[in-house]
Amino acid sequence: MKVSDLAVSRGGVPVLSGVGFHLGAGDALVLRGPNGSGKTTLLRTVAGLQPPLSGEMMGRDQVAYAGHADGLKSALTVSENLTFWASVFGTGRAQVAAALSAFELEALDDRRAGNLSAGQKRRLGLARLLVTGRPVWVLDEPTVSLDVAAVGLFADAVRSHLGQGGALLVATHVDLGLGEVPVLDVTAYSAASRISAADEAFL
Ligand SMILES: Nc1ncnc2c1ncn2[C@@H]1O[C@H](COP(=O)(O)OP(=O)(O)OP(=O)(O)O)[C@@H](O)[C@H]1O
Repeated sequence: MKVSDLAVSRGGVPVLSGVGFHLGAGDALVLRGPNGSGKTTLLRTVAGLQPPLSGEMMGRDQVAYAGHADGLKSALTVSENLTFWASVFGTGRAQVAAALSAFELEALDDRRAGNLSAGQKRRLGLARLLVTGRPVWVLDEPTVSLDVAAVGLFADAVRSHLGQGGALLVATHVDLGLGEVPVLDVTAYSAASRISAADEAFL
């Protein structure tokens, strides 16, 4: 995926401008920046969940997004959720089985998503990435609620994905053990007209 001169806004206010990056096969890029600096806004825009102010994005149809909202169907079981997404993305049973295995969800496959713990829900949300068949994973704080073992499962899934020619754009404060990963500090792209979080407090 290639992003050039992208400007993004939240609530009508420009947040970042001039953002550009290229993600090729096997590439990972970590977004950094303090709370409110625009990481979520950038990720949501790249994923097509909100329109950009301006700029170019090539390869957006290759993106699978996992954000804060888990997007699970709470009345469906773990397996049914994954099967549902497999049908949406045109993949099949093999991907569902691989997703259950990668996130150690087999023992929970008959449990309704609504009855999962926070960390289990997060594991299911991340397992969904595997059934999309999409190469570019765009992830917003994917390890929130995960215990150490589950962070390890996630890191393994990411390494495997990158090894198979996938790509990753991720906002995370956790070291995923991926070795040297390029970092994009979003504060370098703060839109000039943006009201700083500190100023907002006094409005
Ligand atoms: N629904 C909204 N309406 C208006 N402004 C918003 C809305 N959501 C977020 N913002 C503002 O947009 C700016 C960027 O927020 P964003 O969530 O992209 O930051 P972030 O870097 O992901 O932060 P965090 O690390 O806290 O998740 C912030 O100043 C935030 O207050």
